[in-house]
Amino acid sequence: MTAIGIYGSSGRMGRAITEQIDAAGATLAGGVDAGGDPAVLARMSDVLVDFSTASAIEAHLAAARAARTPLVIGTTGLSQAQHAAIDAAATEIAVLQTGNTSLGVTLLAQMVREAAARLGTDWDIEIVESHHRHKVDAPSGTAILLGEAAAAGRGTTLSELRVDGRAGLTGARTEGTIGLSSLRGGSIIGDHTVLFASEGERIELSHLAQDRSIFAKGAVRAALWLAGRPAGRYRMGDVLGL
Ligand SMILES: NC(=O)C1=CN([C@@H]2O[C@H](COP(=O)(O)OP(=O)(O)OC[C@H]3O[C@@H](n4cnc5c(N)ncnc54)[C@H](OP(=O)(O)O)[C@@H]3O)[C@@H](O)[C@H]2O)C=CC1
Ligand SMILES: O=C(O)C1=N[C@H](C(=O)O)C[C@H](O)C1
Repeated sequence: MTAIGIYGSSGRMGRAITEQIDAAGATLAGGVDAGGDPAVLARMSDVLVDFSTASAIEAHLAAARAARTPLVIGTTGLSQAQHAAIDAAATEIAVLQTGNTSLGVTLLAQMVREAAARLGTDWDIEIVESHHRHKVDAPSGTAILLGEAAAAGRGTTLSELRVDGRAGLTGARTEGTIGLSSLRGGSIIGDHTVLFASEGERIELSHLAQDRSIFAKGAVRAALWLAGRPAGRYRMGDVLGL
């Protein structure tokens, strides 16, 4: 049986993942939280999942690399430097990083890419995400993932088109940009809408998470898929064949 280790094991996602491990036919190697030893866990695990905090990513990558243990990263709020560290680690171990492990969002990203490719730049793209009051990063990893899918559909990158929030005298909207807006409140698990708006009509593609188990099931599925894979950087679409 595949032994899965969890970085961030006592958090909301860590607990949800622990609940899914038996049903998936895997075992729990162990878990660590702030102050724990990531290196020991990496040596005890066949594969690791990280749902902790962005500031811990470098330490978790180093531990996984030293133990040569594949790593699924679900933690969001990652900087460009942290993405570069993931790329570097992926030359030695298998790493799957995604802002959302659910089947629904992975499929939605494909649909967004297709829609953005087919609709001209006179169709404005705006992404709105809502999350619970405890979330510490914005915009969400999923909103960024969906923005990247939309930008890819238009043959470019999100960094070229991205507009984060709006306030004050912003001027009229610049054609072709992709707006990202965030709401925070209560216990919302995670809602995302990608709005395509043109003169006289609009399309809204939405995903509403009703239970954290959708992310947890996807994370365990990704971990079982990643265990034993060769070094490289993988996406959730690779796991689901999308
Ligand atoms: N990709 C996806 O599908 C999803 C991603 N996420 C992301 O997962 C992350 C965690 O979310 P959530 O579970 O809600 O957050 P929580 O705050 O509930 O849990 C975070 C956990 O990480 C632990 N932690 C903090 N620092 C470290 C460290 N240095 N090493 C190891 N563990 C540490 C915390 O421990 P302590 O309490 O001791 O500080 C806590 O147990 C977020 O970035 C979130 O956006 C969430 C849902 C789905
Ligand atoms: O912090 C959360 O809760 C979630 N984070 C992920 C994100 O940033 O997109 C995924 C999901 O929406 C829940």
